[in-house]
Amino acid sequence: MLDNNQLLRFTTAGSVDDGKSTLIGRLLYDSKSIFEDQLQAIENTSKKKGHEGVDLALFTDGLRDEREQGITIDVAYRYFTTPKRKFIIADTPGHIQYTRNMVTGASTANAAIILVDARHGVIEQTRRHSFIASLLQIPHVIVCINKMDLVNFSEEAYNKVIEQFEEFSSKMLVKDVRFIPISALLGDNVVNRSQNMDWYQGAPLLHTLETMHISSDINKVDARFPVQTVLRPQRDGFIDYRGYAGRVASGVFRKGDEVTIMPSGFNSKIKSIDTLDGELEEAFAPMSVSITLEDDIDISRGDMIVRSNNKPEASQDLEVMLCWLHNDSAKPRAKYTIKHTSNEQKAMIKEVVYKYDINTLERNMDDKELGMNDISKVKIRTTKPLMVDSYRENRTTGSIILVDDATNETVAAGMIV
Ligand SMILES: Nc1nc2c(ncn2[C@@H]2O[C@H](COP(=O)(O)OP(=O)(O)OP(=O)(O)O)[C@@H](O)[C@H]2O)c(=O)[nH]1
Repeated sequence: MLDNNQLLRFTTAGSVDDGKSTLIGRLLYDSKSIFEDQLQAIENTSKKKGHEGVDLALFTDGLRDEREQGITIDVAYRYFTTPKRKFIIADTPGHIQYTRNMVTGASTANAAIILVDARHGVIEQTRRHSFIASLLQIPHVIVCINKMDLVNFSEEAYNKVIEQFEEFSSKMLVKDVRFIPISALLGDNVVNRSQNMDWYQGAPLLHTLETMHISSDINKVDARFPVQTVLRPQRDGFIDYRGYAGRVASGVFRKGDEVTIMPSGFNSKIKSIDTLDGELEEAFAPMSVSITLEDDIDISRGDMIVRSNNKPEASQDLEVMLCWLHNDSAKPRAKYTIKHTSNEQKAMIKEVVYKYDINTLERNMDDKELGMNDISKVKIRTTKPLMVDSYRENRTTGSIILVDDATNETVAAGMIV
């Protein structure tokens, strides 16, 4: 069965002028995923600006305005639906804070679209974005070779980009890479099959997104339930109800399952799984539920309910692939708040093991500074144990962020090795 109806999150990456806005506009326009009145407004503005047809970049301009005024959101999300699937696009601006934006926008993405200008081929930004996509273990990468109209729709130009891409991507960990030759401006192979590239046998972009299998990307094995809130009898108006509310991070929980509470290590059984709409027999990621247990155990926010026969590691020493996201560099041995699922502790960066040179993908063992956009392997020590999995096994319980206590700003995001 195709998992068509599932929500697919994807992010777009590319350097400035590769055509990201045009591509998103084309996707929304040709798939008719835009309301009549919005479309009318865009057509009117396009005409006023002297555009022949519609100015596709206007589809993302609303998002950009918001960004320029606020600066608070670095990543804008856009929703659209086709008869086959729902989509969320994390629109990450291509310039300056590329790493930061991509990490923020892509950490929950099922797929990344990496745009390459057919005239220029693979450039530094392509390598950067692909490397970040591989670090974030985005399961599917679609390389869209854009502006094919400017290279006479040449198959040779397309093959050359694939060759360049494969040359460096062989060093990375991306499971599923596909290539699509497109013209975002003219619409070739975006929603509709190109009439100009008979030599391309694959599907257009939208069809590829609509039919991509994503259910196997979810971790269904390791049952993890970080407790967000403890619902107490009396206080919250629940008579005789003591439940633990939160969101299933991964795996499946069933009524009667033997569970362990971490870090305390107490064992119990699931008495019920409740939602506002009633009781459930089972819950899986990313459902928000409240769980009750057969025993009365002292549990607080930040604890984790897991299946007893499959526990995460409780650790105070973490090895983390860290993306630095802030203008201020890391201060040596400075203390930060580490946020991991619903848990928060104090933490210190003990050691910078190495820093990546993103251009060559080589490890620099001597440069220990952590500045904006740097990606480094670090050792972190926390004041109390966190219940962690490796990011490779679990994108939720395997990721952390660091927050500066003084400013309350996020300074880094990391993947547990
Ligand atoms: N000929 C041609 N031009 C294109 C194509 N796609 C985009 N362009 C043009 O390339 C320029 C840059 O496109 P944008 O969509 O603004 O590119 P971008 O810089 O990636 O977008 P943002 O950074 O997201 O604003 C515009 O003038 C587009 O009209 C294409 O397939 N063919």
